[in-house]
Amino acid sequence: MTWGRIIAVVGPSGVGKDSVIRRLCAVGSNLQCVRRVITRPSDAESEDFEGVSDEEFSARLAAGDFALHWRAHGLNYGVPATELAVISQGVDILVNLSRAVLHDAAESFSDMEVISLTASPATLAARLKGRGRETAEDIGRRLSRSNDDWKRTLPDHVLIHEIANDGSLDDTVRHLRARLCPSSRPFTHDAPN
Ligand SMILES: Nc1ncnc2c1ncn2[C@@H]1O[C@H](COP(=O)(O)OP(=O)(O)O)[C@@H](O)[C@H]1O
Ligand SMILES: O=P(O)(O)OC[C@H]1O[C@H](OP(=O)(O)OP(=O)(O)O)[C@H](O)[C@@H]1O
Repeated sequence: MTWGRIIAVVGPSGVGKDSVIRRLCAVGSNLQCVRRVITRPSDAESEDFEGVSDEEFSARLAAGDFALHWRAHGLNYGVPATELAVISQGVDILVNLSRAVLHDAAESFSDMEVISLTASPATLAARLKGRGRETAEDIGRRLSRSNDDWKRTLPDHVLIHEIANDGSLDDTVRHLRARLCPSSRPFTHDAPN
Protein backbone atom coordinates (compact mmCIF):
# COMPACT_ATOMS: atom_id res chain seq x y z
CA MET A 1 0.00 0.00 0.00
CA THR A 2 1.36 3.43 -0.97
CA TRP A 3 1.37 5.95 1.86
CA GLY A 4 -0.64 9.14 1.54
CA ARG A 5 0.75 12.66 1.31
CA ILE A 6 0.77 15.32 3.97
CA ILE A 7 -0.42 18.47 2.23
CA ALA A 8 0.35 21.58 4.27
CA VAL A 9 -1.76 24.68 3.62
CA VAL A 10 0.04 27.90 4.52
CA GLY A 11 -0.28 31.65 4.04
CA PRO A 12 -1.07 34.84 5.90
CA SER A 13 -3.98 35.15 8.27
CA GLY A 14 -7.25 35.65 6.37
CA VAL A 15 -5.95 34.32 3.05
CA GLY A 16 -8.46 31.45 3.11
CA LYS A 17 -6.54 28.43 4.42
CA ASP A 18 -9.42 26.96 6.44
CA SER A 19 -11.97 27.71 3.72
CA VAL A 20 -9.87 25.99 1.07
CA ILE A 21 -9.18 22.99 3.33
CA ARG A 22 -12.87 22.58 4.13
CA ARG A 23 -13.91 22.79 0.51
CA LEU A 24 -11.18 20.46 -0.77
CA CYS A 25 -12.11 17.84 1.81
CA ALA A 26 -15.77 18.15 0.83
CA VAL A 27 -15.04 17.43 -2.84
CA GLY A 28 -11.99 15.16 -2.67
CA SER A 29 -12.59 11.48 -2.10
CA ASN A 30 -9.11 10.62 -0.81
CA LEU A 31 -8.47 13.78 1.21
CA GLN A 32 -8.93 14.05 4.95
CA CYS A 33 -8.74 17.18 7.12
CA VAL A 34 -6.72 17.31 10.33
CA ARG A 35 -8.42 18.47 13.54
CA ARG A 36 -5.87 20.71 15.28
CA VAL A 37 -5.61 21.31 19.02
CA ILE A 38 -5.57 25.05 19.81
CA THR A 39 -5.62 27.02 23.06
CA ARG A 40 -8.60 29.03 21.78
CA PRO A 41 -12.26 28.59 22.71
CA SER A 42 -13.99 26.39 20.09
CA ASP A 43 -15.76 28.38 17.42
CA ALA A 44 -18.25 26.80 15.07
CA GLU A 45 -17.76 29.53 12.47
CA SER A 46 -14.21 28.73 11.40
CA GLU A 47 -12.33 25.45 11.38
CA ASP A 48 -13.25 22.35 13.34
CA PHE A 49 -10.53 22.32 16.00
CA GLU A 50 -10.27 21.05 19.57
CA GLY A 51 -10.12 23.99 21.98
CA VAL A 52 -8.07 23.28 25.13
CA SER A 53 -6.64 25.19 28.10
CA ASP A 54 -2.94 26.09 28.32
CA GLU A 55 -2.55 23.45 31.04
CA GLU A 56 -4.07 20.69 28.94
CA PHE A 57 -1.98 21.68 25.94
CA SER A 58 1.22 21.50 28.02
CA ALA A 59 0.24 18.11 29.42
CA ARG A 60 -0.42 16.69 25.97
CA LEU A 61 2.80 18.15 24.63
CA ALA A 62 4.74 16.57 27.51
CA ALA A 63 3.04 13.24 26.81
CA GLY A 64 4.32 13.37 23.22
CA ASP A 65 0.85 13.60 21.67
CA PHE A 66 1.75 16.14 18.99
CA ALA A 67 3.51 15.35 15.72
CA LEU A 68 3.98 19.10 15.20
CA HIS A 69 3.38 22.09 17.42
CA TRP A 70 4.04 25.82 17.41
CA ARG A 71 3.03 29.11 18.96
CA ALA A 72 1.55 32.04 17.02
CA HIS A 73 -0.94 34.87 17.58
CA GLY A 74 -0.57 34.31 21.35
CA LEU A 75 -1.95 30.77 20.97
CA ASN A 76 -0.51 27.25 21.08
CA TYR A 77 -1.23 24.94 18.16
CA GLY A 78 -0.73 21.17 17.99
CA VAL A 79 -1.24 18.50 15.33
CA PRO A 80 -2.03 15.25 17.14
CA ALA A 81 -0.04 12.29 15.85
CA THR A 82 -3.26 10.25 15.88
CA GLU A 83 -4.75 12.58 13.24
CA LEU A 84 -1.97 11.61 10.84
CA ALA A 85 -2.26 7.85 11.25
CA VAL A 86 -4.43 7.47 8.13
CA ILE A 87 -1.47 8.39 5.95
CA SER A 88 -0.30 4.78 6.36
CA GLN A 89 -3.59 3.68 4.75
CA GLY A 90 -2.89 5.73 1.63
CA VAL A 91 -5.10 8.70 2.57
CA ASP A 92 -3.83 12.22 1.78
CA ILE A 93 -4.21 14.66 4.63
CA LEU A 94 -4.65 18.42 4.52
CA VAL A 95 -3.43 20.49 7.43
CA ASN A 96 -3.22 24.20 8.20
CA LEU A 97 0.39 24.75 9.35
CA SER A 98 2.58 27.64 10.41
CA ARG A 99 5.22 28.41 7.80
CA ALA A 100 7.68 28.23 10.69
CA VAL A 101 7.27 24.44 11.06
CA LEU A 102 7.45 23.47 7.38
CA HIS A 103 11.13 22.63 7.56
CA ASP A 104 10.60 20.24 10.52
CA ALA A 105 7.54 18.76 8.85
CA ALA A 106 9.50 18.08 5.65
CA GLU A 107 12.10 16.22 7.73
CA SER A 108 9.44 14.10 9.42
CA PHE A 109 7.32 13.24 6.37
CA SER A 110 8.88 11.91 3.20
CA ASP A 111 5.93 12.80 0.97
CA MET A 112 4.96 16.38 1.75
CA GLU A 113 3.49 19.03 -0.53
CA VAL A 114 2.73 22.66 0.29
CA ILE A 115 -0.21 24.76 -0.84
CA SER A 116 0.90 28.37 -0.44
CA LEU A 117 -2.07 30.73 -0.66
CA THR A 118 -1.58 34.41 -1.40
CA ALA A 119 -3.84 37.47 -1.55
CA SER A 120 -3.30 41.23 -1.65
CA PRO A 121 -3.01 43.15 1.66
CA ALA A 122 -6.37 44.82 0.93
CA THR A 123 -8.06 41.46 0.44
CA LEU A 124 -6.55 40.10 3.66
CA ALA A 125 -7.69 43.13 5.67
CA ALA A 126 -11.23 42.95 4.28
CA ARG A 127 -11.50 39.21 4.92
CA LEU A 128 -10.26 39.40 8.50
CA LYS A 129 -12.69 42.23 9.20
CA GLY A 130 -15.50 40.26 7.56
CA ARG A 131 -14.66 37.10 9.51
CA GLY A 132 -15.17 39.07 12.71
CA ARG A 133 -13.23 36.69 14.95
CA GLU A 134 -10.47 39.07 16.09
CA THR A 135 -10.38 42.60 17.47
CA ALA A 136 -9.10 45.44 15.24
CA GLU A 137 -5.84 45.43 17.20
CA ASP A 138 -5.40 41.70 16.75
CA ILE A 139 -6.15 42.01 13.04
CA GLY A 140 -3.44 44.68 12.73
CA ARG A 141 -0.93 42.35 14.36
CA ARG A 142 -1.93 39.46 12.08
CA LEU A 143 -1.53 41.66 8.98
CA SER A 144 1.94 42.80 10.02
CA ARG A 145 3.18 39.24 10.59
CA SER A 146 5.33 38.09 7.71
CA ASN A 147 7.32 34.96 7.08
CA ASP A 148 9.02 34.81 3.71
CA ASP A 149 12.02 32.66 4.57
CA TRP A 150 10.32 29.30 4.61
CA LYS A 151 10.83 28.43 0.93
CA ARG A 152 14.61 28.63 1.24
CA THR A 153 14.62 26.15 4.11
CA LEU A 154 12.68 23.39 2.35
CA PRO A 155 14.35 20.41 0.66
CA ASP A 156 14.03 20.37 -3.14
CA HIS A 157 11.73 17.32 -3.22
CA VAL A 158 8.88 19.25 -1.54
CA LEU A 159 6.37 20.29 -4.20
CA ILE A 160 5.00 23.82 -3.69
CA HIS A 161 1.66 24.84 -5.22
CA GLU A 162 1.44 28.63 -5.05
CA ILE A 163 -2.08 29.88 -5.70
CA ALA A 164 -3.60 33.36 -5.51
CA ASN A 165 -6.89 33.28 -3.59
CA ASP A 166 -7.96 36.82 -4.46
CA GLY A 167 -10.70 35.53 -6.73
CA SER A 168 -13.53 33.13 -6.01
CA LEU A 169 -13.10 30.20 -3.68
CA ASP A 170 -14.55 27.96 -6.40
CA ASP A 171 -11.78 28.92 -8.81
CA THR A 172 -9.08 28.36 -6.21
CA VAL A 173 -10.43 24.94 -5.27
CA ARG A 174 -10.90 23.86 -8.89
CA HIS A 175 -7.35 24.88 -9.69
CA LEU A 176 -5.93 23.14 -6.64
CA ARG A 177 -7.89 19.98 -7.17
CA ALA A 178 -6.52 19.69 -10.70
CA ARG A 179 -3.00 20.10 -9.34
CA LEU A 180 -3.36 17.74 -6.38
CA CYS A 181 -5.45 15.04 -8.02
CA PRO A 182 -4.76 15.31 -11.78
CA SER A 183 -6.80 12.16 -12.55
CA SER A 184 -9.96 13.38 -10.78
CA ARG A 185 -12.98 14.48 -12.79
CA PRO A 186 -13.83 18.19 -12.82
CA PHE A 187 -16.56 18.97 -10.32
CA THR A 188 -19.49 21.31 -10.20
CA HIS A 189 -19.53 22.19 -6.56
CA ASP A 190 -22.47 22.61 -4.33
CA ALA A 191 -20.59 22.28 -1.05
CA PRO A 192 -20.98 24.98 1.61
CA ASN A 193 -18.10 27.41 2.38
N1 LIG B 1 -11.82 33.18 -2.26
C1 LIG B 1 -12.52 33.79 -1.30
N2 LIG B 1 -13.41 34.75 -1.62
C2 LIG B 1 -14.11 35.40 -0.67
N3 LIG B 1 -14.01 35.17 0.67
C3 LIG B 1 -13.14 34.22 1.06
C4 LIG B 1 -12.35 33.48 0.10
N4 LIG B 1 -11.57 32.63 0.80
C5 LIG B 1 -11.86 32.81 2.12
N5 LIG B 1 -12.79 33.77 2.27
C6 LIG B 1 -13.32 34.31 3.54
O1 LIG B 1 -12.25 35.01 4.17
C7 LIG B 1 -12.28 34.84 5.58
C8 LIG B 1 -10.96 34.24 6.06
O2 LIG B 1 -10.88 32.91 5.56
P1 LIG B 1 -10.22 31.73 6.42
O3 LIG B 1 -10.45 30.48 5.65
O4 LIG B 1 -10.71 31.80 7.84
O5 LIG B 1 -8.68 32.18 6.34
P2 LIG B 1 -7.40 31.67 7.13
O6 LIG B 1 -7.69 30.28 7.62
O7 LIG B 1 -6.29 31.70 6.13
O8 LIG B 1 -7.18 32.68 8.22
C9 LIG B 1 -13.50 33.95 5.89
O9 LIG B 1 -14.56 34.77 6.25
C10 LIG B 1 -13.77 33.25 4.55
O10 LIG B 1 -15.13 32.92 4.38
O1 LIG C 1 3.64 31.30 11.12
P1 LIG C 1 2.55 31.64 10.16
O2 LIG C 1 2.66 30.95 8.84
O3 LIG C 1 2.31 33.13 10.03
O4 LIG C 1 1.21 31.03 10.79
C1 LIG C 1 0.83 31.39 12.07
C2 LIG C 1 -0.46 30.76 12.44
O5 LIG C 1 -1.50 31.34 11.63
C3 LIG C 1 -2.37 30.32 11.27
O6 LIG C 1 -3.17 30.09 12.39
P2 LIG C 1 -4.72 30.29 12.44
O7 LIG C 1 -5.31 29.34 11.46
O8 LIG C 1 -5.21 30.28 13.84
O9 LIG C 1 -4.88 31.77 12.04
P3 LIG C 1 -5.64 32.36 10.83
O10 LIG C 1 -6.95 31.62 10.71
O11 LIG C 1 -5.81 33.78 11.21
O12 LIG C 1 -4.71 32.16 9.67
C4 LIG C 1 -1.44 29.17 11.02
O13 LIG C 1 -2.14 27.97 11.04
C5 LIG C 1 -0.51 29.27 12.16
O14 LIG C 1 -1.05 28.62 13.28
